[in-house]
Amino acid sequence: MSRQATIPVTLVSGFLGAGKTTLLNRILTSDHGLRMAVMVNDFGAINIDSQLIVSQTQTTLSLANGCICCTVESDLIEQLGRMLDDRVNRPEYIIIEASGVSNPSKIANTLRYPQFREALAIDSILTVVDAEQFGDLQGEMAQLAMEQLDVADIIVLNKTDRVSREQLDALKARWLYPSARLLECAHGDVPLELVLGVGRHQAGWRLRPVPATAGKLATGPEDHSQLFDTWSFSSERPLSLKALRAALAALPVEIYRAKGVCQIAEAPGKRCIVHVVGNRTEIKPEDGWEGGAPYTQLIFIGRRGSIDGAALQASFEGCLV
Ligand SMILES: Nc1nc2c(ncn2[C@@H]2O[C@H](COP(=O)(O)OP(=O)(O)OP(=O)(O)O)[C@@H](O)[C@H]2O)c(=O)[nH]1
Repeated sequence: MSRQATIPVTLVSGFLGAGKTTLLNRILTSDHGLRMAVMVNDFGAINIDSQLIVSQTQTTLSLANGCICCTVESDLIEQLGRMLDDRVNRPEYIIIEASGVSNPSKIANTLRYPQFREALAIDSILTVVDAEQFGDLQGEMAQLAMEQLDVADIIVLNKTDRVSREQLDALKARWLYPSARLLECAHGDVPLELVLGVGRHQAGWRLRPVPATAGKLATGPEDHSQLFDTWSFSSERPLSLKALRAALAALPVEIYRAKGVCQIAEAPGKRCIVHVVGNRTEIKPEDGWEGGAPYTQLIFIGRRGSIDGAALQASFEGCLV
């Protein structure tokens, strides 16, 4: 039997809301010419990311309800195994989008398990950074974001449209990653040839000197659900836009990320995409429900202990019309 080609894997990492799905969508809708498979990981119980992937030409697999590097690692192993055994649709390239709370080095370790060693090769660990919000992260959030940066082969410094040149330079001056390729962009707009099939991964990254700012970060929690809580809201009734905006604006600051799909009374027939990242909120109407019934599904991710489910339920139920 002929030996199957090794499949390159790009691991896309980056803190909550940095712009991973935006970058992934850009890659998937570009002219890459590859039979691509993507795996998206949602920390919350609902598969939101797979609903936010715009291109449907590739195989999209969703790993929800846990962090890909800890609680759903077994699902990752199972799905990869199945993908590799598929003689007909075996992908030529795999992109794994980790959840915003995942540690990419743990996923890289999984990809090095004996059953994958011949079949998969990490092309690069690509870490997306939110140029506007990265500097505001505190405590364990900052630690996790730095862990994701420490192991990057490529750093995509995203949302440059939201900061000045001086702010960008000040942010970069805090990092010491001479071997990582740094790409600056807005809306994930990076040249494809600089991020796919680049063979940037350095298996010896652990030997790199760890930056001084990351000195205390070596031992993270074993399971990221120790750091974060999630909560979700679903309804088949429409929401008032004004009330939704007010409810999102009133979220506790420790709820760092919210995202989802909403049915909004003022935008009948539109599927509205909602993003909250830190103090930024975006509600974007998109075309239609493709014949399906409209719905609302929102997930919220916050620091452990910051989510009062009953209060949020009352707040979002109060938005229903
Ligand atoms: N202004 C601006 N907004 C951006 C840019 N990139 C992404 N966004 C917005 O940032 C929000 C989060 O983007 P996503 O791509 O969903 O981020 P993510 O990293 O996949 O989020 P999680 O998977 O939840 O961690 C969305 O509202 C995007 O439209 C950018 O370069 N500039």
